[in-house]
Amino acid sequence: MATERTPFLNVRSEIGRLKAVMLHRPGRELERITPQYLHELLFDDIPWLKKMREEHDGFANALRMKGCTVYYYEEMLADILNDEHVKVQLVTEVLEKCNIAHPDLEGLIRDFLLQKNSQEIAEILIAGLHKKDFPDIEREKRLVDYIKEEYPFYINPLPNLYFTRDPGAVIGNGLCVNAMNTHARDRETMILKYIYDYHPTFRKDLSPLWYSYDRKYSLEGGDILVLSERVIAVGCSERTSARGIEDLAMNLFRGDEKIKEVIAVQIPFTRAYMHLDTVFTMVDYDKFTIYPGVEDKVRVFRLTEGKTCPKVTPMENFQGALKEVLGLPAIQFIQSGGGDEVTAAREQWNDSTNTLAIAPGVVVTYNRNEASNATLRKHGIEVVEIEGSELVRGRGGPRCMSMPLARETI
Ligand SMILES: NC(=[NH2+])NCCC[C@H](N)C(=O)O
Repeated sequence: MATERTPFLNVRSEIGRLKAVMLHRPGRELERITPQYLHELLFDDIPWLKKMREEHDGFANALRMKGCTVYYYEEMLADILNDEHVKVQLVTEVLEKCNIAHPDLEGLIRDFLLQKNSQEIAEILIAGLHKKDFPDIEREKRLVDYIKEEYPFYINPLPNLYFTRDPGAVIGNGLCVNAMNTHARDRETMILKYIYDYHPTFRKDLSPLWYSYDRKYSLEGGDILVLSERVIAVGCSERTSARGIEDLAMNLFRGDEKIKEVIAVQIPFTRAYMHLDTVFTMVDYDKFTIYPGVEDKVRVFRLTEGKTCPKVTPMENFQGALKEVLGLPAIQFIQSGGGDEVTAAREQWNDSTNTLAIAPGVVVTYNRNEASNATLRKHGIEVVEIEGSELVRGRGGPRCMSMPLARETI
């Protein structure tokens, strides 16, 4: 039987009909956030898991109704853990990064985990291992056993994993496994790299790796926008470093014959707009939605192939730059918030500009952002609304919650 030579991963735009996506259904990791660790875990509030899951299922169903296949991170992780070699290697690498103080404990936890089945291990690698969930196995007392340490976990939970956008990004037929800016999200990318390496769906043999999580310079998926088959935009932000953008650009220029330009978009470095997609997303061939408070603060640079590093050219303004790189006579910026400053700021905080395009001119958004949704519709965009009262507490919208694996080429 001949093996199929078509790569599964294929994203050549932001708006081509979405065929396959990776999501993570919120799990017990969300119930491990306490007020004390909110900041460190990149949350602003304590979410209610039951409701969050209902909302997330609503999101997944909305995508399925539009013909998109949904893959779940946790299921793919459990699949690869069925291989004994992968299981040992991944569990070992996770524990090495956990800084467990007692010298015998790392080995004991490793044995404890390896006895479990793949689903159970997958759950612990995502939800974390609370100290009280580990049996008190007889071991020699060391100083650390006498010291009362507050931190409650041996393996920290990954509450941000439902924002699957950030740890990885498919560009063309390849995958970027990102280098996260915060320690709280590191393991999300490590696991994604294992899924890429070992899950047959990813067809690693046909899909190059553009970036890897062990690189020094941070790069996060919320900053990466695939504008067309020849141009991508990357936000230079609180989370994504200038050097990360340059390194990615060089890898793309060398490895993908279609990508010719990377547009670096510098946005203000602040929590309210941690990634480019929190203030700006593409909704149609020539339409973008943007948070009005940010437009004049953006700076744009064009990166093209150079000998050892990309050639950098400053560009005049954001709209003009997009028009030029997309080769369009005009483009439209749809201002979120319906023209009112206060509403725009409130809705931006709740991810009004974080739309997920599922086809040209069709986007998924939270229903709570009424003014921004109405404005999109006024501009001819079809808006598919989902509930997001609990999902929004992690500071992300439909785009953040999805990692497109395959889109129809437009
Ligand atoms: N693509 C995005 N805008 N993702 C939002 C991620 C939110 C998450 N709490 C974080 O701070 O990392």
